[in-house]
Amino acid sequence: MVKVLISDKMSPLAEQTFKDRGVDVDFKPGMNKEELIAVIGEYDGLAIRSATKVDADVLAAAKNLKVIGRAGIGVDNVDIPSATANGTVVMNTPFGNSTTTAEHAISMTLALARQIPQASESTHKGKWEKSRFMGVEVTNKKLGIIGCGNIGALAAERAIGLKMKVLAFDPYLSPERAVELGVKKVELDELFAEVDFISLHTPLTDQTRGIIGTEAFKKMKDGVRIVNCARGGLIDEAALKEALDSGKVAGAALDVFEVEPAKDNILFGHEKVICTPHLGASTTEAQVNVAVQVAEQLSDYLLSGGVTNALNMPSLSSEEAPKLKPYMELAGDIGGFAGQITGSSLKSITVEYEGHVAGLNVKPLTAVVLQGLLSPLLQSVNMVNAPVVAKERNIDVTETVHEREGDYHTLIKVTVETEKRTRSVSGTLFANGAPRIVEVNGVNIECEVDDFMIYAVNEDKPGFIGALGTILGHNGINIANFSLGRHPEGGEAVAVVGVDTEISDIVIDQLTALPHVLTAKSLSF
Ligand SMILES: NC(=O)c1ccc[n+]([C@@H]2O[C@H](COP(=O)([O-])OP(=O)(O)OC[C@H]3O[C@@H](n4cnc5c(N)ncnc54)[C@H](O)[C@@H]3O)[C@@H](O)[C@H]2O)c1
Ligand SMILES: O=C(O)[C@H](O)COP(=O)(O)O
Repeated sequence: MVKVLISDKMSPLAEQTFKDRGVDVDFKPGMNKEELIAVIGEYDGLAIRSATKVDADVLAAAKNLKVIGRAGIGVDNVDIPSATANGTVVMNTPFGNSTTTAEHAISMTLALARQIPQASESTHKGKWEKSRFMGVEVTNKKLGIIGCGNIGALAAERAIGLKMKVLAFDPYLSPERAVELGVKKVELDELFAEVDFISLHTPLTDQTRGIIGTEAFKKMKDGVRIVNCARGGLIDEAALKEALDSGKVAGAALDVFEVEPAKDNILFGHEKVICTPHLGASTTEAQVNVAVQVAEQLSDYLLSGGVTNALNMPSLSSEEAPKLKPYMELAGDIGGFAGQITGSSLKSITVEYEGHVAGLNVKPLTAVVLQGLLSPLLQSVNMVNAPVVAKERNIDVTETVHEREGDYHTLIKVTVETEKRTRSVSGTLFANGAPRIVEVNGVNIECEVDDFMIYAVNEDKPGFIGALGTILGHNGINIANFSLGRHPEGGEAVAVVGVDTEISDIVIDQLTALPHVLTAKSLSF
C-alpha cells in the first residue's frame, strides 16, 4: 500500500480523501527539519503547504518519495531541481485558492485606504479618534497590478468592479488578454509613475526579488500605497520602511514577509503598515479546495500514474494513464534497446510517433524513452529527471508526431546520433498490447522483448547462425526467440536473440570472436 505524509496543517478532508482512495496516510504537522528527515524515507508521497521546507537535505533522505503535492500555489519552499534530480514529481493546486487570495488583496487594499485595522484597534481602546483616521476613496484611483496571472487577473476584475482603473505589468500578459480583462498593459516604470495603489501578484524569482526597492520607490508617485499578498522578498523591507518614514509611501498592507513565520520584523509596529500572517489562502472554501485537490492528485499519481499540475513533468490525466500504459512499456523498451546498443556519448535523440500513438499524449512517452536511453549510462535516471539530465548533457531531443499512416497501425521510432554514427530502433504494439521491436538501424526484424537478449551485427555471410547456436548451446543458454534481418543482401545483418538467462562477458567475447561478427552485446530489460 502506498504511504503518504501530510506534514502541514491541512483540512481533514485531505486525510479523508487519501483514505477513501486506499492510500495509507499519516498526518503529522509541525515537524522540524530533523524530524522530517528521520521519517521521510518511509513515504511515497508528501502533502505540504508553505510551512514545510523540502530542501536538498530532506530530498536526500526521501529515498522512496515519488511525489510532493503543494496544497496551494507557491512552491518556493520546495527545491524543485533537487526533487527532479531525485526523480520526485512536484505538483501544486494552481487555482484552488486564487479567488480567496484575490479577495484578500482587495480586502487589504480597502483596509489600507481606510486604515481599518488601526481604527479598529483605537476604537477597541475606547479612544474614538474620528479625526485621526481620514481615508481615501479607491473609486477612480489607479491600481497597478504587478503579475497579472490567475490571482492578479482576479484582483484586477474585482478592482474594476470597485471603479478603479487598472494598469498591469506582466511580460507574459498578451495584449488580447489585457483587453479581455479591461486592464491597460504597461511597462513597469509607467506603472510606477502612474498608480495610486500597487498590488503584487508575481512568484518570487530571481527577476522579481526586490522588484519594489529603493530605485522603484524613486519612480513612484508620492503617497502611493502598496499591497503584497504574493511573496515576501518581492519588497525590500528596509527600503519600504525608509519610504514609509519619509512619507513617499502612504501605507503598506503585507500578508507575506521576507522571513516567515515573521515573529520579528522591522515593519512591525509601524503605524502605516497593516499586516496579516500569510492568510491569503486562509478561507474555508480555499482550504477545502486545495486539500481535496492535492489528495486527489497525489492519489492519482501513486495509484494510476495520472499527472496533474506537475511543475517538473508533463501532464497525464487519469483517463490517459491506462491508455498510455502499454506504450510506456514499449517506449521504455525501445529507449533501453537503443541505449544499450549505443556505446559512445549521445549528441541528439529524435523520437517519432506514427499511427495510433500519434493521437495520444506523447510527452510522457518521450520522457520514458529518454529514461530508457540514459539508464545504461547513468544511475538513478527516471522519467521525471531524464529530460533535465539530457538537457544538462547538451543532448538535443526532438519529438515528432507524424500524421501519415505507416506500415504499422502504431509505431515509435527512436533515432540516436552519437559522435560516431546514427542508430535507430523502432517498435510497435501487437493487438494484445505486447511490445515488438520491428526495426534496428534500418534493418527490419520482429522480436519480442525478453528479460535477457543478445544483439549481434555481422556481415551477411553463411555460417553465423549455426556458430551462434553452437556457442549458446555449449554455454547452456536456452534460446527463447530469434529474429534476423539484413539490409541489403550480403550487407549488414542484425540478429536479436531472446534467451532464458543472463549472458556473461565470456559468451559475448566468444560471439565477437566469430568470423564476420561486427558487434555482439548483451541486453537486459
Ligand atoms: N498570500 C497567499 O497566501 C498566497 C496565496 C496564493 C498565492 N500566492 C502567491 O501569489 C503569486 C501569484 O500566484 P498566481 O496563482 O497568480 O500565479 P500565476 O503563475 O498564475 O501568475 C503569476 C504571474 O506573474 C507573472 N510574472 C512572472 N514574472 C514576472 C515579472 N518578472 N514581472 C511581472 N510579472 C511576472 C507571470 O507572467 C504570471 O502571469 C504566487 O507567488 C503565489 O505563491 C500567495
Ligand atoms: O502559495 C500559496 O498557495 C499561498 O502562499 C498559501 O500558503 P499557505 O498554504 O501556507 O497558506
